[in-house]
Amino acid sequence: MSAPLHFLTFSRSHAQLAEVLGQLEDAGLAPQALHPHDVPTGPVLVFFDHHTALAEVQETIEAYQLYAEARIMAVSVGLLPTTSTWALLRSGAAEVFAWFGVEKPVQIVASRLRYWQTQEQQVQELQRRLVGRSRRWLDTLRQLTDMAASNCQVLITGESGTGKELVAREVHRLDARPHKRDCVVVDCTNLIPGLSGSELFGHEKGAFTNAISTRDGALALAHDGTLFLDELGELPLPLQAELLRALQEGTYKRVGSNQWRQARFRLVCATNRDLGAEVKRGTFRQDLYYRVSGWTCELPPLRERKEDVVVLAEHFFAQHRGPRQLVDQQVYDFLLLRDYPGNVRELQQLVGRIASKHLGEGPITIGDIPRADWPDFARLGAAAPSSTELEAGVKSLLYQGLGLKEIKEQVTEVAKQLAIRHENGNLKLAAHRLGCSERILQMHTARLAED
Ligand SMILES: Nc1ncnc2c1ncn2[C@@H]1O[C@H](COP(=O)(O)OP(=O)(O)OP(=O)(O)O)[C@@H](O)[C@H]1O
Repeated sequence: MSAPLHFLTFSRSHAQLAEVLGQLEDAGLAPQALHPHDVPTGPVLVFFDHHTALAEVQETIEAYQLYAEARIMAVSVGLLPTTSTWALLRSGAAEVFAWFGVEKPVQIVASRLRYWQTQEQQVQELQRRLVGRSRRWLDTLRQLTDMAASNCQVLITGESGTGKELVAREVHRLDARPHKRDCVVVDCTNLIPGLSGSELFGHEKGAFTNAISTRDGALALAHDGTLFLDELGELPLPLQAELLRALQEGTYKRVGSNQWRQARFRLVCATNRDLGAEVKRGTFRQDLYYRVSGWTCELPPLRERKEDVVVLAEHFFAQHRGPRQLVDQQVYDFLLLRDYPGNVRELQQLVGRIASKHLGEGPITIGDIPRADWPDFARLGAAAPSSTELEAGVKSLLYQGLGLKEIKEQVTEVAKQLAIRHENGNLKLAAHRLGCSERILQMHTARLAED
């Protein structure tokens, strides 16, 4: 079942708005009203007109970006200057148009909704292997489905351990080419320049000392399939030139052969290097860079999608110990508070170490965390406020004549603010950290906004 369509309006042009809602209703798409502090759970039409303060609309759209399921269409029921369109797209709107400035606006909405529905089904299926529910991750998976459906060459970038190889394999899996063949993976760090590209292009018998028989290279194996070049930044310069030729002309020669062969494959590349900077330094060919980066997809580091730490950890615990294994909340709290410079791979390895230390029955507890992975208590202790600092703060509240109830309220408010700030405004994570409901923090932020 798809999420219901909602709308929120900033427009006071009541007659136009009624007309728009009437047209949507006639098409069977009657949206339900969303109130400013409601949590968006699916597609939302945000109506505005040329009298609306654009900043207000932008603020709301930006706030909706915290919710993974929210998909926004910003619709003007008046004029729509191009600058406003850009501003709203930058805030995170997926579609921006003027209702009375386009032909068949209802069709625009209907086709977007249909597309999003199909895409969400694909994304849900992808999440079984590419685990994560955060907004950043869902946006990445949505982009992945779009990339896979296009004919573009794809360049996947991101820090080590963010899932580039997994994503590359899914691009191939979702690729709808009829009769597509295999996905062939080449790790460019293993390519030896001295072998003049035999790994990529193949070779004839006797082409070099160890060439005891004729062999196909990766391009031949990937014919009518996908060639995945991992760590593309490591591709030696001479091979960059040969690869470019094969991509431009669609032909290549085996090492030691004069015969041109056809190269027909989809190219997907991954790198954790900044290829733009490599081009400037002269270590990567600019023409090849343009050729391979038809569609660039940047995978977020784990620190920018901390909400996914728990679901990822659950997934890895289940992989190690089966889906029935119980895990103590304190273990997840420990995993959440830690940093992961090695991203998902580091979390996966840590979970593996904890899971394999757990013996026998019962839930996995913090007692199963290997000593080498324990937090640095000395450092944490130094950062914590001393009891005298805390005492001084409470003393000043007492001198102001506040009683226990007010002091508790003040400290609670400070704790909420600090937790929200610490989690970069993510209320879900802040609520988890404080052990309270997200609703409580929503009320807190709404109250602050009103003050
Ligand atoms: N979203 C995810 N869900 C489940 N497993 C994941 C996810 N992301 C990464 N992994 C796992 O983390 C490990 C590292 O992923 P992967 O090899 O795809 O990363 P990478 O970005 O290609 O790393 P590198 O740049 O070091 O080659 C793999 O074991 C992979 O299965």
